[in-house]
Amino acid sequence: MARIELDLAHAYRRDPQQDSDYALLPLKMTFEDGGAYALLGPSGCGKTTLLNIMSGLVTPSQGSVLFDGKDVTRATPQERNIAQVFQFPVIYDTMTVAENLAFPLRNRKMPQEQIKKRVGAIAEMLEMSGQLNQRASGLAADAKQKISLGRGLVRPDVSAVLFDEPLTVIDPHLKWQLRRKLKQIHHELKLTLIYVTHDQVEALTFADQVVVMTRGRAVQVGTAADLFERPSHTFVGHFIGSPGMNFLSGQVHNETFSIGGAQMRMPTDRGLPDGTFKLGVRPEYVRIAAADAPGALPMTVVQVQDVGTHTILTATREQHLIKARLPADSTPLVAGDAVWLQLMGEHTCFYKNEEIVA
Ligand SMILES: Nc1ncnc2c1ncn2[C@@H]1O[C@H](COP(=O)(O)OP(=O)(O)OP(=O)(O)O)[C@@H](O)[C@H]1O
Repeated sequence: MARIELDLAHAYRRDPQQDSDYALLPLKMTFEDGGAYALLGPSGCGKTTLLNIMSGLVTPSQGSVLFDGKDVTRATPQERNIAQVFQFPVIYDTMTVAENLAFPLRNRKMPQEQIKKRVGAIAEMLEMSGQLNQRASGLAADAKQKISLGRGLVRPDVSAVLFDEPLTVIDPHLKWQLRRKLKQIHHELKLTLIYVTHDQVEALTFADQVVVMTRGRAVQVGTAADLFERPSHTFVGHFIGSPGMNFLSGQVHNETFSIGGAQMRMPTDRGLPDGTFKLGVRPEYVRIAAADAPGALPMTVVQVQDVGTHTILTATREQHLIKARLPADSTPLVAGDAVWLQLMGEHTCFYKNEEIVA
């Protein structure tokens, strides 16, 4: 296993002039030995580029990659001793499940007895013990992808195992099981695992640390709780959560936040200077308040959606829109009603130029 340090940028085009010419803007990041990480972000944000730079499939146009302090920027994937699992199964159809799993170990000349033991252990973890002697060609797509996962995990001596959206071909129910399995395997095998996905549930359930990316930038690295409670960038607030964080632009003056002619008393501990800021509050922390409550905003209800486990209330004030996640059947309100929503509290964050400031 290795500690991976990145200090780099990457542009696929020569002579990049502006930020949009870069697939990865300058970033500095460390993946600790034995950690479980996810790279999370929308399509095109640079996740696969970052993964391929770690594996050695892509050489960064600037900067370096260190494994345990050693510069491997120009080393091949084989030299880096990396295992990679792709979106679609990469297996040998003519071999059995056991032969497929054993292949990376045979290549490394592991003694036969140890191969048998390791293949048995991995098959058991992936619940494939009963299929070891079956030919891979006859298996369904998700079983084949499980073999791919197994081939990625089977070698105990790899620097890291990199997964690029590995559950794409797996059906939703099995996906949930496999995610939990991977987490369990991580605890048992103590491998450094780095997992690319655009699915927040997948990232947050699998990883101890999630790297959130947008437009070639890693905007926050944190635990699920960090990303939920204190998004360091408005993108993280929008992207994580369902629905995402509410944001309202307004004026701070004397610890009062003004928006569209209404004023809310701010929490006293924030110490923000006067100026324009964005308030950010998760729908989970918005509550219905009494009229004229100090940290509440008068709004008009647009929609009340009962989604079974909870109710989503949407309200507006001028062009501003707020969503509140309330207990199921907790409100008799309907569209057009006036409502005061409590937006200020200990969980409310403030942003300047999209970055958190308080
Ligand atoms: N081989 C390449 N040549 C030129 N541009 C590329 C190449 N690979 C990726 N890009 C561009 O680099 C940017 C980042 O792509 P990348 O595949 O890393 O993003 P991603 O977050 O993994 O997206 P997806 O989830 O769609 O795979 C995109 O603008 C993409 O078009």
